[in-house]
Amino acid sequence: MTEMEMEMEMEHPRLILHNFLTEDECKELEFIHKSSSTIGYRPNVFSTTLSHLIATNSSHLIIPFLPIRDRLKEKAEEFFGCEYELVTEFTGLISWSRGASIGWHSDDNRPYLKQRDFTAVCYLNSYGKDFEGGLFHFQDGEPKTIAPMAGDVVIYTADSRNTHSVDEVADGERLTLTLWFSRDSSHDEDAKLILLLEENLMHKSNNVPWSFLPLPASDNMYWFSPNQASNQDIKFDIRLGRLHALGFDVYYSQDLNLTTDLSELLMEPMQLARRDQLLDHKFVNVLHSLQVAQFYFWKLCKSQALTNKVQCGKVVRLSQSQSEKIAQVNSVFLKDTKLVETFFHSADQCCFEPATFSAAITAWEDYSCKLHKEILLSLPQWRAHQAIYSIKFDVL
Ligand SMILES: O=C(O)CCC(=O)C(=O)O
Ligand SMILES: [Fe+2]
Repeated sequence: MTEMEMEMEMEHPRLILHNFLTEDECKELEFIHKSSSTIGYRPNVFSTTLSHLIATNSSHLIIPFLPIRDRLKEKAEEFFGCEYELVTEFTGLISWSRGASIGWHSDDNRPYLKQRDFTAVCYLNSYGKDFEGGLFHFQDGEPKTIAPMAGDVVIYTADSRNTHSVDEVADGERLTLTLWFSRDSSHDEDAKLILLLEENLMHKSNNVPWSFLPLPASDNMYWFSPNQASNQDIKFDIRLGRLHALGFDVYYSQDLNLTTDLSELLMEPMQLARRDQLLDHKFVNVLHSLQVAQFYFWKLCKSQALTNKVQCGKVVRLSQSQSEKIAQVNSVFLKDTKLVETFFHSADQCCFEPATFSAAITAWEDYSCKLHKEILLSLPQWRAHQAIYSIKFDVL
């Protein structure tokens, strides 16, 4: 490195790593986001935080984040020559849909954000393939522009040496795993997460079956109002929106005319329908069906391996009155399906197969159960780490 390059690096301390995450890691985090995200903190942005996963009875979905978080923290400590261990202030999946952007800023630019020392942004999907627009720019120094590519990571100081912006997303959904690290141990997100985890996991007996079934958050966290919609009254539920993008409708067997508050429906058991067919499986709520549907398109839709092991999933033809009920639910929760499709692009749906889908229900249970055991086992380690950590810092 020339002296000049060294100086540049000091002025704008930043690190770009290509293929830091594997394709599998990116796809797993994408599955979690597309089945668990809520309305984000900025217009046309969706987010999945670790505390939200715990609050919706999906704490097991934290497991895939943990090794990645450790690897990123280690990279940041090493690159920036940190003398003491950093803490993670925030970990979350963030997606930007059409219309989302951010102007020049540094990530510590508010009095309540001063604890942020370093930022790590991992790109989970790719510019030009999964979305258009959304290029990242540094105001000064090199590189000037970064075109997000799945697996790449950019790590930089959160101060004004790394002022940056992101162009407006023109199409598709741009997905990142974003973390902030702090030198100040009082801002460790783990301390909060442990308390939440203990509340959610320890008060539940380990023997409770189905303890990984999702529990939806409040409706307003899923009720999306597109920023640039011509009609501001058009809102849609992102859970039904994402199911729609995968080719599914939602069917409730109860008499909808007797249900006064339709929003309560989304907490109720339901079934999925596809075109003129009703799938026989009963899900505990719409979030459960979304997790299974996303799991199917993540893992199984292209594999035939499991189909012979299970009974065929049953489907029946929708009756006239069942189709009408589906239309009624859509008119409340989706409204303008064309608008929904501009935010959530359709997945490759040509491979849908009812038998494989019913295998996905079992495979989803196995996956969730395995992660649930892992999160229970990991809790003592988290606690031990916190304990050592607080002693170390009290001594200093
Ligand atoms: O997603 C990115 O590339 C950066 C996002 C950003 O600047 C932020 O969240 O502060
Ligand atoms: Fe930023």
